[in-house]
Amino acid sequence: MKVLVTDPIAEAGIERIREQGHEIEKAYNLSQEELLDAVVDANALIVRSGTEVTREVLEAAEELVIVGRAGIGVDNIDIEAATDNGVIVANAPEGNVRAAAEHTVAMTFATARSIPQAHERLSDGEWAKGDFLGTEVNDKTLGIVGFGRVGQEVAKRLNNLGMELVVYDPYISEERAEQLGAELVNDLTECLRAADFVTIHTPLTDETENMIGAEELAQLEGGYVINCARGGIVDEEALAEAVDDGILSGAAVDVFANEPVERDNPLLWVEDIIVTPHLGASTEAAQENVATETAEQILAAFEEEPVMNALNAPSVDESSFPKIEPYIDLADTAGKIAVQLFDQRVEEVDVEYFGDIADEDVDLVTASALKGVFEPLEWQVNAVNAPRVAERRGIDVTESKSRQSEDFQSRVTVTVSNDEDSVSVCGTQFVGDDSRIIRIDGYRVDAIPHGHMLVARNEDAPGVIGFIGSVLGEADINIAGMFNGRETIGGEALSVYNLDDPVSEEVLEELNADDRVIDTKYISLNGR
Ligand SMILES: NC(=O)C1=CN([C@@H]2O[C@H](COP(=O)(O)OP(=O)(O)OC[C@H]3O[C@@H](n4cnc5c(N)ncnc54)[C@H](O)[C@@H]3O)[C@@H](O)[C@H]2O)C=CC1
Ligand SMILES: O=C(O)C(=O)COP(=O)(O)O
Repeated sequence: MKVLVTDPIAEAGIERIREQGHEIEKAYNLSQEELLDAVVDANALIVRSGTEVTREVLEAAEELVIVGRAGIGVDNIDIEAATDNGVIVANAPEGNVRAAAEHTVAMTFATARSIPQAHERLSDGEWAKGDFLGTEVNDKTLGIVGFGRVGQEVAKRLNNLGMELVVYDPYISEERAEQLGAELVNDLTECLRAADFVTIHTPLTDETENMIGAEELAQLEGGYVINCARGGIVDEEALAEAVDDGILSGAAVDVFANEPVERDNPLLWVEDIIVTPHLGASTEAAQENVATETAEQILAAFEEEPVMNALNAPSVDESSFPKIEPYIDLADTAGKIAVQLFDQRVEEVDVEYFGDIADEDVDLVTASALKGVFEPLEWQVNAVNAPRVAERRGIDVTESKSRQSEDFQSRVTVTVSNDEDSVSVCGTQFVGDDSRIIRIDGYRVDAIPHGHMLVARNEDAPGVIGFIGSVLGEADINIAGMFNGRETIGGEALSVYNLDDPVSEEVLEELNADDRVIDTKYISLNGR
């Protein structure tokens, strides 16, 4: 597999991928055109914040399985487009949290004590001791906007340094805030009014973009703003103006709406605003952590194992995975068989779980069943985009679970239907990776789902199976295995043949022409 790396990551991650035999191509600072060229044959793409992964890039990347973000923020990746194209997006949400929190603390002190400004004056030979009267953080109130991983780590650190904490985050519980000694408030204005320092730790989303403008900054009168989250959350012009006009005492900014930042960015030209070039995650430990975390996601995707930090694929927790793993492929196969037997317009897909598997998190299994149903119908479907393909095709998807499972420990049934008709295929897993189809509609069967199959509905009469066997034999199609199921003696029977070769239309016609044969369907499980 080829892994394209377009922003520098730690060698530890590169090595982890290489040692599994994959090829790494490093290509930094690419123009959009160069990136479009480079991704064409990439199976994975690793980025940090420096690469814009647009819809165009994702559409050009026909072999792409996963985009790994060696860090937290994914605002530079079009996740919608990735999902549409069946590409997993995974980040590394843990590895740089402490680095980002420490940088925030450093920036808080640096702005409160004007350290960069004092350094610059002294470097110029000026002993400007009298010009810098700083602010202590002790006994001041820190307003935290966004109380996720980084926000909470900042809270712990600055609380220990004597700050009171006020938090604004509409998506966290009061208990969580209380546990960390913070007061949760209901609106941003309340947070800004209460605070002496405000630090931002939300992602950049449609909701947070320009969330803090001139009006909001005015509520913080005399205070300081620290933004180590994302440029674009705080309006840059408004912040520069508020500090320049003395409405705020200072600001510390690590992230910018456009990076690398342009020389004319107003934040660079205000004395009391200090800036760093997006250094929050830039520590040795953090870079090693996120690079290896990302490498693990890439390798899991290549192995078709669950990608634990996937942002757009059904996730599975580590403890459930061994229990559902055999059913991922089985559901896919049952879906493929069902849709090929149905051979009509599908309006509904129902996935039912019986027995022990009903206790597990089965999102990935259901997505896999959908993949199976859609694979014979369209290109480029996988567990990432299968639910979306269903939505786009207007197909209702239902999932049901029951602890009862008759004779089997677990089984999964995939039913495809429309108003008039339906086909159900049920499978189970025996010990030792041995999957079987055990029911097709009402018929009990025992078929190994593999390669080429023929499913025939016929009269339960002497000689029919012999007839089918001889037609296949004449066409030089070898029968590897066969199972016959019937409802009542002399009624209708259903036989399933495992074949070594595909079955042509002519052979099906010859079989169907016999009065005793109700219907035959050739099923290929070899993909398109
Ligand atoms: N400067 C740097 O190098 C780094 C920057 N970051 C940035 O830090 C930010 C936070 O990262 P994490 O804490 O790991 O993310 P997280 O997902 O753990 O936390 C984000 C928090 O923001 C809250 N939130 C979302 N919308 C909100 C809104 N409208 N108002 C208030 N709160 C809102 C969420 O409920 C969540 O609690 C991200 O933007 C990330 O990209 C992260 C690492 C390094
Ligand atoms: O992890 C994040 O969200 C960061 O902002 C770090 O960005 P970077 O990997 O240094 O480009």
